Parts: sequence; structure tokens; C-alpha cells
Amino acid sequence: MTFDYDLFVIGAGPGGLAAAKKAASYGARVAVAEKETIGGTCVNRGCVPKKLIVYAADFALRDRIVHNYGWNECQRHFDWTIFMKSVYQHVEHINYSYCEQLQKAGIDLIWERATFVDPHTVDLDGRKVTADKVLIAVGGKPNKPNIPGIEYAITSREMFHLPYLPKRLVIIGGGYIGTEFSSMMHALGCEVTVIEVDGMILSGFDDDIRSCVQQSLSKRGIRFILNSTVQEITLCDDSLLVTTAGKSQETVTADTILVATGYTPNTKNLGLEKAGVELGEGGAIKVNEYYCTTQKNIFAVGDCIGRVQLTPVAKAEGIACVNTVFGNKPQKLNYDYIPSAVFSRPEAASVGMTEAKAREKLGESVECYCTNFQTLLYALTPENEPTTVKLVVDSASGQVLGAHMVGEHAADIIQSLGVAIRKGITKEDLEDTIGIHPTAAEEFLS
Ligand SMILES: Cc1cc2nc3c(=O)[nH]c(=O)nc-3n(C[C@H](O)[C@H](O)[C@H](O)COP(=O)(O)OP(=O)(O)OC[C@H]3O[C@@H](n4cnc5c(N)ncnc54)[C@H](O)[C@@H]3O)c2cc1C
Ligand SMILES: NC(=O)c1ccc[n+]([C@@H]2O[C@H](COP(=O)([O-])OP(=O)(O)OC[C@H]3O[C@@H](n4cnc5c(N)ncnc54)[C@H](O)[C@@H]3O)[C@@H](O)[C@H]2O)c1
Repeated sequence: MTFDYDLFVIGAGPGGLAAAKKAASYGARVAVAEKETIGGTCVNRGCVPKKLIVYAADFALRDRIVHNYGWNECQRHFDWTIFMKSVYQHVEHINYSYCEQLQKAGIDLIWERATFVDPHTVDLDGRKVTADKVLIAVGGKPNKPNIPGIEYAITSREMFHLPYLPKRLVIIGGGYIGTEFSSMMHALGCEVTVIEVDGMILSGFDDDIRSCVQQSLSKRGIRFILNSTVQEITLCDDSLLVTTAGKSQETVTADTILVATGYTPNTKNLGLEKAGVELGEGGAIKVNEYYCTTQKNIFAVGDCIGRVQLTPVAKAEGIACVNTVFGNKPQKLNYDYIPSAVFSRPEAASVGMTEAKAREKLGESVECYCTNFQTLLYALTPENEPTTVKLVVDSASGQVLGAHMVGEHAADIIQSLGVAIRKGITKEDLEDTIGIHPTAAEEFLS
């Protein structure tokens, strides 16, 4: 049987694009369908616009300490509308360059929503296209808990399109999105309250890292309501009233409510049942270690398989899948040493095992080295902004199992350390390494 394409990719996010380009490099005839904007969540409503807002907020945070460095006070005004216009100009530039890359690689980009007709056929607004192999890379969408009045809350997607900065922002969920938005929106002038069901923000991170970020954000004036959820949201005149339940039972007034309680695979209404593709827990597409679904010619990668919802992971999965299927190089990914960062201020980053995970696995043999110190930047200021570095080590072998940091450049530092830790370095290897002075990174070497 002949097909229109060797590979048809559904979704032009990081996972789908990486896979499409790799497959084209192996000589496959490839098409990508995208129902919205090229680049997916990451470029259009995630990593990229988010990091630009983090930078905008950094100017406000730096302003608080500039007089300690001899700069005179000067009045500045932040214009959210002008700033967001620049952000979206940059996003459009990325969109355009991605389209060019696909064109150069000979990949057909089809601006339609794709649904399955059968395992080899997709429907694109009435047009049928066939392919030997299909890759599903449709990403995820924000969860909205079932709370009366939740329709008044917005998700991170709409945060990037706010017409103006809210005065009072309530955030439901203190994970990646809740923590990052609390930090940057507070720095830009919003009054922020975070409601988190757990006892601390950033579940999944090392406890020392979680408490360090939470304490720093609290000190800056962000309010945390912990061990609590939201019972209901009501509209009262021009304000929204958020009633909490759990440890804290109170009513908080807001202008904007951001719900950030996790991401769910975007697998509804894709016609997966017609293609014989089964779903697992939480609506995630079931795949084996080579990203093959329950239908042997259909594969899935990225947020829609619900493993680790990060851009570099979606890309790596897309490439591994195509290396296996088109490159004759079966490739399994190792999920053990995936670095990740929270771009709050202070920034947090981690790679490898947390202390709790290591103790669960290795018990008494685990040794931790945790240091809190003040970086030189704050030496001239009255601010007490601690940096934390932590190593989790197996004392029997000396192997470093995890590295965790809170402080300036944590993401960049942990990214580099991740390479060494993945290669099995020991604490002694770190001690034998000569550092760069004066930096925060050198503290990992002592
Ligand atoms: C606010 C926010 C900040 C984030 N920050 C970071 C960060 O700093 N670092 C990081 O690593 N990760 C971050 N992430 C996570 C990251 O964005 C995702 O993990 C990543 O985008 C997943 O890539 P993907 O290709 O699986 O899916 P997506 O990027 O979601 O792309 C899926 C694409 O499929 C399209 N699609 C869906 N259904 C169909 C259909 N039927 N037909 C055609 N097209 C379809 C969608 O329109 C979308 O463009 C962030 C996420 C959010 C929400
Ligand atoms: N810097 C980054 O890499 C980055 C940034 C943003 C998002 N992301 C990705 O996007 C995904 C989604 O982010 P997210 O922050 O929505 O999810 P998350 O899983 O990181 O955090 C969700 C938080 O909401 C809490 N929660 C759940 N239900 C609640 C309720 N009813 N009331 C109060 N709290 C509740 C959870 O305990 C958790 O702390 C992340 O898992 C991450 O993979 C990554």
C-alpha cells in the first residue's frame, strides 16, 4: 500500500517539531498538522514568554538594591501593554523562523486540527491524508479543579494575554507555574496569595530547596495559604472572593485568579479509539519504552504521554522515537538525571535524587552536604538573600546522586553539573576540581 507520507506528526510543539526534523533528515516524507501556532505551549504560552516576564521582573528586583551600589534613585514606570507587545513580536519571530526551518527541510506544514479516521488515515477538516507512521505530539492542557465558580479563574494561557496587571492576584497551586507567576507578578507590583494543598510549595523538589524558595518569597511579601484548597469562588461587585477549605478557612479577595494545579494530556476528541490507541492513567497515551502506542504504526511523545512535562524531554523523546523508527538506531531514554529549574526569584534547580528519594532507596548510606550563604551581590545591601547548595551523596561509593540549588544562576549551574553527575562523578571528584572565584558555583566544590 502506498501512503501520502512516511510520517504524519500531529502537533507542532517541541516534541512534534524535533521528531519531524529528525525524520526528514533520514529522508522520510513528513507532514506536520498544527491547529494553533507553531512552537506549541513552550514558544507561545510557556517557557519563552514566561522567561521574558521573569527578565522584566528582574529589573524591578534589581531596582530595590541599586542605591547600595551607588546608583541614584530614578523614577521608572513599567508598562505591561508595551512590554507584552515586544514579547509577542519576539514569539512571532520564532514562529516565522520555525516555519522556515520546516520549509527548508521539505516538511509539509498543514494548519488544521487532525483527528484519526483509522490507524493510517487522519482527517484534516474533511480532507483525508494517509501515512505509514503517525506520531501524536498534541501536548497537554491546564487542569481546572471542579470547584463552584472555577469559571472565574484563568489559566497560565490567559495570563499571557492580561490587558493590564491585576492589583490582587490569587494563585491556586504552588507548583512550577504557581511559584514562577507568584514571583514575577509580585515583583511587577501585584499583591499575591498562593493557595497550595500541600504543606510546602514545589512538591517533588528537595525539602531544603522547597523551604528556601518559600521562605524567600514569603519574606518578599507573597502570602502562602498551605495545606488548603479552594472551596468556592464567587463574584462580588467588581471583585472575586476565594473561600479556602482545609487547614485555613478564610476568604481572600482577588481581581484575577490563576489556576495552576497541573497539566492533563490533551487526548480528548482525537479519534484515538478509531486508531486503536489506548489511554492510561489520567488520559495519558500508553506507550512502550520506544514510544510505540498500543497500535504498532502509531507513536506518541511529549506532554501527552504524561511522563515528564518539560520541553527538553519532549524533544528528546521525539528524537529517540524517530531514531528508533526511521534511523535504525533503537534508543531508550534515561529519565534519571533530567535537570529542571523553577524560574522564580530566587531561582531553584535540581538534578538527580532528592535527599528523601535517596534515603528511601539507599537508607543510612546517604550523606548530604547543604550550605547556606550570602552571595557577594548582597554583601553591600541590608537584604538577606541566602543561596543554598546541596549535594546528595552515597557515602559507600562517594557517588553524587543529586545536586540542588537555590540562588542566582541556579539553572545554568545545575545544567552543567548534571553532565558530570550523569557520568557518575564522586564527591571527591568535585573536591579535586578547581573552582572559579568569586562565584556561587564554587561552593559545590568544597
Ligand atoms: C506557563 C508554562 C511555562 C513553562 N515553562 C517551561 C520551562 O521553563 N521549561 C520547560 O522545559 N518546560 C516548560 N513548560 C512545559 C513545556 O511548555 C511543555 O512541556 C512542552 O511544550 C511540551 O511539548 P509538547 O510538544 O509535548 O506539547 P506542546 O508544546 O503543548 O505542543 C502540542 C501542539 O499540538 C497542537 N495540537 C493539539 N491537538 C492537535 C490536533 N488535534 N491537531 C493539530 N495540532 C494539535 C497544539 O496546538 C500544540 O501546538 C512550561 C509550560 C507552561 C504551561
Ligand atoms: N520551569 C519549568 O520547567 C516549568 C514551568 C512551568 C510549567 N512547567 C511544566 O508544566 C507542568 C504544569 O505546571 P503546574 O504548576 O500547573 O503543575 P505542578 O504539578 O507543578 O503543580 C501543581 C500544584 O498544584 C497543587 N494543587 C493541586 N490541586 C490543588 C488544589 N485543588 N488546590 C490547591 N493546590 C492544588 C499541587 O499540590 C501542586 O503543588 C509542570 O508539571 C511542569 O512539568 C515547567
